[in-house]
Amino acid sequence: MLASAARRSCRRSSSQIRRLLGSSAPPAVVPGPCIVPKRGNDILNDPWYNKDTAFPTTERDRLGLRGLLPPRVMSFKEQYERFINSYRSLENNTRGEPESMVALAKWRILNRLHDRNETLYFRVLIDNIKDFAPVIYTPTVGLVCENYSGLFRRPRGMYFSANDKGEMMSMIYNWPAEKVDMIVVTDGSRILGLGDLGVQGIGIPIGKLDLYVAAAGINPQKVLPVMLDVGTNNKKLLEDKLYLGLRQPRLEGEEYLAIVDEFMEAVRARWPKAVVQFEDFQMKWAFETLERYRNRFCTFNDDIQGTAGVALAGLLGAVRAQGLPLQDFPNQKIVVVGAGSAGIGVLNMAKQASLRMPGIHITEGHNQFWVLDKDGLITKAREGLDPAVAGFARGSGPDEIPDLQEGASLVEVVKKVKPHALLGLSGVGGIFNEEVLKAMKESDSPRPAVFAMSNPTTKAECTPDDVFKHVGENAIFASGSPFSNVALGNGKTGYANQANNMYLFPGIGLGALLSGARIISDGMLEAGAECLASYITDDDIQKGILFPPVSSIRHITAQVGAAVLRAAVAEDLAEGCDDVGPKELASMSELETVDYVARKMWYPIYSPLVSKK
Ligand SMILES: NC(=O)c1ccc[n+]([C@@H]2O[C@H](COP(=O)([O-])OP(=O)(O)OC[C@H]3O[C@@H](n4cnc5c(N)ncnc54)[C@H](O)[C@@H]3O)[C@@H](O)[C@H]2O)c1
Ligand SMILES: O=C(O)C[C@H](O)C(=O)O
Ligand SMILES: [Mg+2]
Repeated sequence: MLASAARRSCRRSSSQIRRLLGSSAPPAVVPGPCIVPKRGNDILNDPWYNKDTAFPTTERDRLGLRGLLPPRVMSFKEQYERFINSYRSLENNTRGEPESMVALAKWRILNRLHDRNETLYFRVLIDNIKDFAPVIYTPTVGLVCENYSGLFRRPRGMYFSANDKGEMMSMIYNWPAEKVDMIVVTDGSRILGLGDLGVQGIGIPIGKLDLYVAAAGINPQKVLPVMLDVGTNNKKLLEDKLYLGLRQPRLEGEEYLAIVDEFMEAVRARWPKAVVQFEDFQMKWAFETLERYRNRFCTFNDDIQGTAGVALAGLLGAVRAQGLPLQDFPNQKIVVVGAGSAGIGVLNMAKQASLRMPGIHITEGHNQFWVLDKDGLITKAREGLDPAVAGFARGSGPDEIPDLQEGASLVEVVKKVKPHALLGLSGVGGIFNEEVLKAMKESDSPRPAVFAMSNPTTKAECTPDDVFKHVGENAIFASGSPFSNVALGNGKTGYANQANNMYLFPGIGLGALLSGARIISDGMLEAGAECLASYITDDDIQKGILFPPVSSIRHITAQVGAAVLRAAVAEDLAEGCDDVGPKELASMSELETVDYVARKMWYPIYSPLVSKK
């Protein structure tokens, strides 16, 4: 399936879906009424229902709002323009100020709107996703997490701490929404490449769920960001007077797992069909929890599984850019720097892709990868070799070509291997230095690929400017956090692709949710990755464009979601969602599935409010 079938399924319906999802044109539906279980000020203080000055006079009468707002009724369009104008003046007024100060000011203005009026917030987010994703997601979300305790004004999401042991089953009923579809949970132990940020890591689930709403059209009333606070080993935070989390070292072993188990059971008790995404757990717990829950809950680990699909899509794009058929993938030499949750996830999925490549027979022992961690090249001679990486460890000694010793440095590996692709998931900013990149110039590929996937921007292994300067104009570049394209002269552009799991996780979650799948299988994840890999046209690939623009994220998410849903149906895992059962899902054509997924997406429009009180 890897090659043409997925390509067909993802591109065929593009124009129809674009019509459905085009950001400027809201769907031509009249929103149904929304029953509000409150009145008066309680409505104005609830961002789910609040319309600020846009409440029409009839609603002001019905809901007890008369006199609580200035008399002028503004239209949604006027409110929208007012917000965008104030955002743009903030941009103008802060020109030349320190980057982090400006980034936080932008985050604050968006966050205030999020706290006040979700409909308007998500509409501006959807329409301006390219500009706003870097504010609510990487890189600014990293800065927000680092400063979270000081920035804290209002809570968002739920916090389950080690002190709540035995209480979670009842605590979960404190959440005000009747139904939750999508949960993103972290324990804050590996926030982007910034390490253990304890309770402050809650910013990550919040940012990921903002993307679930904007990209996958999950109703914001049905998302839940969760922090599992089991302590922190970050000394600086433990000593910080403002720190808002538990001031104790992280729980370990069975004590730790008991907390996660209890949380998962509490979720199952209240929302048995919710999808749970694990995010930014340190490696040992990322793998352990994935194995522990993946066959019992509808869950996935985004850093291991979402990232793998995005990296694979990029690597397959790099094969196409060389004018080669995908069947050449097993011959590509790939150096992976970072053997953590993300690196190992990528290695496993890329190896499976090689083994499944149609028309090619390779054996389990095939190894096209060179993997480095903080101690250099990983070989079979490594003491205490981690079983997760053992299958990718190189031999050492005369049989190994090229001859590279245990712990060999990155530059030595690149010089000797001359890889087609160099992939960074190390969390170490600037590690692809001038010497490494100049060595990449001697790559055996006519289009050497350099993926600096670590986040946030400060942790990127290199910049696109460095790559096009030192590797050459024929290089292909992708990074986890956004960079600007590079003007190469003569009107040519060096494309700075964003290889971030945001191109997959919203579609994985959405497809799993709408299929009503019991679990998220490898087949469902592969279908999503193949859909992404096949999305870009050959013309774009030749230019060095590997991923769609962020502005089309809702479009690509509908396609990925449909591919995931169809895989769930094919594997007999789908149990259906709401009033659409598994038989009906199975009867849908590819195009009908994409249409169905697109139509299920929530879109921010003010609904007429009717009071229940
Ligand atoms: N672009 C994306 O979509 C995406 C997705 C997931 C993770 N990431 C990023 O990838 C990075 C790693 O994430 P992770 O979950 O794998 O972390 P991790 O802590 O599990 O793994 C980090 C790995 O990097 C290795 N490393 C550290 N210093 C090194 C050095 N000097 N040279 C070579 N290797 C070194 C470590 O030994 C370890 O194997 C983070 O910055 C994260 O933000 C990006
Ligand atoms: O959060 C991101 O931007 C991507 C990824 O999940 C990461 O941990 O870096
Ligand atoms: Mg992550």
